[in-house]
Amino acid sequence: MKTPVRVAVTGAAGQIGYSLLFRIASGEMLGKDQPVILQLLELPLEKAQAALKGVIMELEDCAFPLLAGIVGTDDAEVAFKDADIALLVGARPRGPGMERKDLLLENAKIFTAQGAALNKVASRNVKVLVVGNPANTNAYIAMKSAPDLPAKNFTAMLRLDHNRALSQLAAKAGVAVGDIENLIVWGNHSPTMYPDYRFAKAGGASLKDKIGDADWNANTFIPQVGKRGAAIIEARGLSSAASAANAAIDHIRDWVLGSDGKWVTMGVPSDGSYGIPEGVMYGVPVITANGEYTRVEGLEIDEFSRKAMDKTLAELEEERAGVAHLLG
Ligand SMILES: NC(=O)C1=CN([C@@H]2O[C@H](COP(=O)(O)OP(=O)(O)OC[C@H]3O[C@@H](n4cnc5c(N)ncnc54)[C@H](O)[C@@H]3O)[C@@H](O)[C@H]2O)C=CC1
Ligand SMILES: O=C([O-])CC(=O)C(=O)O
Repeated sequence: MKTPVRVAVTGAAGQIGYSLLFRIASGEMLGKDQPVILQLLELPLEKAQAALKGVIMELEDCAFPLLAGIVGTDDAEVAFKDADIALLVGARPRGPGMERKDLLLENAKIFTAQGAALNKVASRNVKVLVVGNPANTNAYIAMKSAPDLPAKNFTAMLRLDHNRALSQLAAKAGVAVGDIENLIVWGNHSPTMYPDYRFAKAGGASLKDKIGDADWNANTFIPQVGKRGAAIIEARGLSSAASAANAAIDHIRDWVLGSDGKWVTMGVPSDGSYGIPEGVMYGVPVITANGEYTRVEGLEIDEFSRKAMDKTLAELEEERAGVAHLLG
């Protein structure tokens, strides 16, 4: 029997949490031979703690053989204690009359505190995935608030955007989604993101050559992927939950167990390549192996792509400037 892996999840009683925890406990994220201990954080509110209790009761009722323990708490330092993996899902949602800037500041407080708690008590190798919006900037704040942990351990979720783009591309090109390789989503998890299929292939054949439709790319594909989150809210009356949980599982599974040479998109602190200033939490193509991600380097950036990549960068820099006064 392997040693259990400690997986912390914040916002555990929320809708993504409800789609996520049962799959982690059944071995879909870390493997069918890997025991896990779930360390679940919720707000110190009666309603949130009661909901968390209910979720824990349901986890118990599944009798998952791989579930080696469950901790439910309202204290970040308890939830993150020795955590090997931290999924930061809980965030302040946008309320009536709240501007994007207010949302940013409310969340900055949460992610400053959670970054500091990770810094204090988590495993020194903790792999952090930020899902809660604005995901890239929240991840940046957590990273900056955890100076004793390696910056590369902090990532933001662009995988839902990557998966959305894969599906749209497969439908347009008439190929199987699982056959598509070398897709990228650059930048921020927001409508400014740039899904880039210039290098995408299926069965070795270029999808750009196959589709050959610059108008579809600029006016359908890119905006549809960028606005998919809003389209789901419009249709469901609630934001994406099962697909977001699925993407979180894909992100961590590939990071821990490897992507088998495939490109996947992760929001990671920039190393300065592709003209993205160092430290900016930006979606890039990576290949994962042995628990580490490696950027796909040396891709040609044409004029159209440069513009799209700079636009999403400008938004991230604006978000970063908006919270700079809160970070030391
Ligand atoms: N990066 C991405 O691709 C996606 C991100 N999201 C974001 O994920 C976040 C969660 O979404 P849902 O689960 O649908 O929301 P939800 O509102 O159903 O659940 C969030 C939970 O987090 C808890 N929470 C709030 N602040 C917390 C804190 N400081 N510590 C611990 N728990 C806290 C709340 O009590 C609530 O139970 C939202 O910010 C949403 O916008 C959603 C879809 C995709
Ligand atoms: O748009 C939202 O609020 C939820 C989200 O991030 C997505 O579905 O991509």
